[in-house]
Amino acid sequence: MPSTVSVGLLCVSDTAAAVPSSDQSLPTIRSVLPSDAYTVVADKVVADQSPELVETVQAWVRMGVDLVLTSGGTGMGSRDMTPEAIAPLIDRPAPGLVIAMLTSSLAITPLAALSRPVAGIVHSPAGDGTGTLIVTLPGSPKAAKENLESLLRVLPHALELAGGARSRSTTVHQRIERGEDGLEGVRDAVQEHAHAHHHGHHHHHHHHHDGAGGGGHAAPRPRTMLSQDPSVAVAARQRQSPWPLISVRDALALIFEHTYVSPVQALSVEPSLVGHVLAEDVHARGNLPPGPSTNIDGYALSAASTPPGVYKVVTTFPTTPMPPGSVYRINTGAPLPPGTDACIMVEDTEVASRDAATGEEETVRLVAQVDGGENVRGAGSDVRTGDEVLRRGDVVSDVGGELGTLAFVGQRSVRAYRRPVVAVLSTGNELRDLQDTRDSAAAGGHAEARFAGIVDSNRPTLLGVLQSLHFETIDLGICGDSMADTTARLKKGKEEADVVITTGGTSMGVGDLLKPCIERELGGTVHFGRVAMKPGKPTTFATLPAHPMAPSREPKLVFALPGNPASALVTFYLFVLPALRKMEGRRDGEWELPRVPVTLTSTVPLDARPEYHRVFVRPSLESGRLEAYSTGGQRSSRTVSLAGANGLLELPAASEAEGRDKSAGETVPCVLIGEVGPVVY
Ligand SMILES: Nc1nc2c(c(=O)[nH]1)N[C@H]1C(S)=C(S)[C@@H](COP(=O)(O)OP(=O)(O)OC[C@H]3O[C@@H](n4cnc5c(N)ncnc54)[C@H](O)[C@@H]3O)O[C@H]1N2
Ligand code: MOO
Ligand SMILES: [Mg+2]
Repeated sequence: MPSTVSVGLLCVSDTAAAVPSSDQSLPTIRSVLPSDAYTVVADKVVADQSPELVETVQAWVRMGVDLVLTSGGTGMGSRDMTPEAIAPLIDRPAPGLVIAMLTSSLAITPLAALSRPVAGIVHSPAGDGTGTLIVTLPGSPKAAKENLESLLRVLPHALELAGGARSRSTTVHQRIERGEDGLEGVRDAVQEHAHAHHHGHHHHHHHHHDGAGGGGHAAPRPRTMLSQDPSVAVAARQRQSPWPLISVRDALALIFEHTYVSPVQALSVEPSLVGHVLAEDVHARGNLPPGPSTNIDGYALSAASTPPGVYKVVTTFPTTPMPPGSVYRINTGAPLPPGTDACIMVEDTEVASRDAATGEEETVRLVAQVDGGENVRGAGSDVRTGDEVLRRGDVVSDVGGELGTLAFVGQRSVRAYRRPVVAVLSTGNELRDLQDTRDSAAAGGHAEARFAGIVDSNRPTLLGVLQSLHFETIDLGICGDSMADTTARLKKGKEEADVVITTGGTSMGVGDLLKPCIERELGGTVHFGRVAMKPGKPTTFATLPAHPMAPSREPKLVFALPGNPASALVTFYLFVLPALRKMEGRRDGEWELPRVPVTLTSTVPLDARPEYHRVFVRPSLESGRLEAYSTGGQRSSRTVSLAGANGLLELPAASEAEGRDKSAGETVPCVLIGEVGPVVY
């Protein structure tokens, strides 16, 4: 079969979306495309400004369609937004094609000047160097035909140079020819894809809210560009980040929107249950104690018929009511024998006579009167049948009370949320594993040979914190600033973990590859790429679509944290841990770490960005408050600013209203990241 160009046709029109048979533009375009050279493999009608527009184009790009032609939505009407939707997807604009179309149309009508077409190449997310050419045609069948005819003279060359036509059209066509994925199949795949990505796949292009402000609604401002294509020369790269700076609140709202709760499973009640969150309420299945029992060591008796005096001691548990004149020797926790209703403590008795043979007590003298019910735990007095002892959403804590309670009520297994698995990757050519540096140091030699590079502190730090929080971890190691290596490690993380944390490579540097890797190589969706905070500005949150064959269709979460060690750990506590706490089944409202008011013991400066200032917090009995002690210099590279820290002051940005600093004695909110320190008297 001769290789032809695979084409996706997308009609953008409110009218055609309502009444598909009314569309004349797609049939016209089909009739203009020479069928020996072009094969339409997918077509679709969407409404103006529908999120499906971008989703469909992206799905076709991913499938390897060579040419996407849209019709409609390019005029100056208020609903005409096709160029705005398509332009951000384009990696390499082709203004020449736009000029060619406009020039030919202008020769026919001056009204062509009101059309606003865009054209260009979108790189394949597969990163194989191929691309899809996209051209937006006008909606009028006549104008679309004229434009397309003028394009057809140069399209074959354009497609060849785009690098996609030959290699990729064969794969699409081969699939069709082999009957594995005929035309219908392609359409279904596209629809399914568009559906699966309804949440979030660049739908931020369609939101035109302001990202600032603190409300619960997460609506980042639209991006103006895609993340940097790292194959482009440094000198030609974007010099401004395309990512809107969003607030910490908006960032958290986006994280929670895309974080799902782990599945529930039955787990046996044993020490390894610690850390799990219960997925069911737990009720006592019987009375505890089941019958009356005592909470002392001494003698069980019938209070009314046992005044002070001498009594025979019974030591084997009687199955029938005890004869008058006798008491039963009993120990703490044991059930009362029939016919008894109280217990006397051993301290209130004396030995009266001993057995001649054994020397053991035969009779005892009671020196006090006990009341009925004294020293008795009534049946069900600890818990009654049906009492709720634990609730869904309770954590089986490492304090101990919950595991103990489960065992106490005899619950051998319980339904709990699966704990998320977290993978950690460090990125950067300069990084060395701490343990590897020893050998080179021992080898001696001049300073450079001994050790060149930065010790990777982020990975051991994060793995240690995660393990202390009972998460299963996967160590993805250190990878250099190479797209292939970064992609391979992230793929491994995606396969083996629920959440992948990377550090480094999130900002504007030559080797900062994380955002383009996620978007362009892994087909992921970056939900935000910058946050207005210090440290942590380039913090990035993304989701990777689940593999179609994966047992769970939930996307995997990626937190690409900044490389600076203080930034990485602070953003872990502010963003990653709340997501993990949602996943692990905690209740809404308990996802973020607690914020408490603390009193400053020294004046702290305010930054241009809202800042998370590391402090040590301890309670003062004298003032009755929590006092905060700064850990000193707060530069993001200064890892020791976190040594000993158990809190993050949440400081506002410096402004006329807030001033330039917060003074000693002022009270500010503080996120507690560790145990509160010892009390000061
Ligand atoms: N032109 C601009 N430059 C920078 C900006 C900016 O907005 N425009 N943002 C700065 C901010 S804020 C931060 S934070 C950092 C974020 O950097 P990256 O996430 O790209 O991280 P790297 O460049 O890879 O590394 C930064 C720094 O951290 C060290 N590092 C990295 N990983 C580790 C590790 N695992 N253990 C210890 N130290 C690590 C690395 O060696 C660098 O020194 O960007 C600013 N730049
Ligand atoms: O925001 Mo960066 O994290 O200041 O160092
Ligand atoms: Mg960097």
